[in-house]
Amino acid sequence: MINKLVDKIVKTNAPVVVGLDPMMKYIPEHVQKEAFEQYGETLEGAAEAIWQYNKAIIDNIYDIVPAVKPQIAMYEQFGIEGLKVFKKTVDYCHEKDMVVIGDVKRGDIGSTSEAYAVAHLGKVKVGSKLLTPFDEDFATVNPYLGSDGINPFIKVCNEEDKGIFILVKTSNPSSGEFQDQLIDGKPLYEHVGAKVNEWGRQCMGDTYSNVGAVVGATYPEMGKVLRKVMPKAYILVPGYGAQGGKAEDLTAFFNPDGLGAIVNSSRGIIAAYAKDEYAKFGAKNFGEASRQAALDMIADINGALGK
Ligand SMILES: O=c1ccn([C@@H]2O[C@H](COP(=O)(O)O)[C@@H](O)[C@H]2O)c(=O)[nH]1
Repeated sequence: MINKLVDKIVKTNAPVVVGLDPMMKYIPEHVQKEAFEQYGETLEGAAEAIWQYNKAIIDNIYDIVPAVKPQIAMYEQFGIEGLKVFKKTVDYCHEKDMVVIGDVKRGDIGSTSEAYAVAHLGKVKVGSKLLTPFDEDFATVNPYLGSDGINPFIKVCNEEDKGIFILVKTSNPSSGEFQDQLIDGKPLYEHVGAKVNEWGRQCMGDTYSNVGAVVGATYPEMGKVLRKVMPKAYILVPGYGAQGGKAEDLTAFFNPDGLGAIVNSSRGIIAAYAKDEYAKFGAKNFGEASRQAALDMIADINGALGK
């Protein structure tokens, strides 16, 4: 799957992923009103509002952006109805030929990780049949449980040509509480980076590995070190925009081939219509505002990369 992701990034000239994190407060009033008229102020109503919101954004970006990253927590909070929309969103993005990175941050003891890997990337056996549950192309994985938690994902990635992004250095302010702790003179995130490099060898695509890493845009110096520690890992870089990450800080996340990283923005794109910069679109045209914000982000990052 990393081959498809790289191919799409090259074709669109956009090392960018749009995060589909549909918080209710960002869903325009008119979308919520229509959904509530149909289903009432219910979990079904919320799910319908999320679906209409996502669909309009996807319709406006699918031709300029290679990938989306739905954040499962934003769907899960609405229970089963939310998860149904998560799945509907994954399927719709596939119809539009987009790569889907499920931001699910799973990982557990081996047997449980196996079930998570099957749920998000694989096929589940039901009687004599093999059925496809959520069907993302990549999933984010938490490495805290070590190889037991990662190996089942690698197995499914190899069977199904899928991929994972392992949390190495996260973008949040307190990520250093554990991740920066020194062990044998090196921060924990460097040890995890070295393991990503090792795990990645078992799951190679043509140039890059199907085992990638998550490194926050908010820690560019660490990104520079980690780029060298895991040369074959694609780096998923959250933290651009709403969390303060800037394009000029991101160049060190890329390899000399101009590839190797894909930068995420969620709120900055999907809630663009609410920003002064894009106010001219108005809430009714929130999808068009998202498209413009995505185009601006692509230009910003390519500008910093000198492309
Ligand atoms: O280190 C990490 C890992 C994941 N995330 C996720 O990315 C998006 C960021 O949203 P923005 O609105 O662009 O800030 C969100 O889904 C996070 O859960 C992260 O931010 N940092």
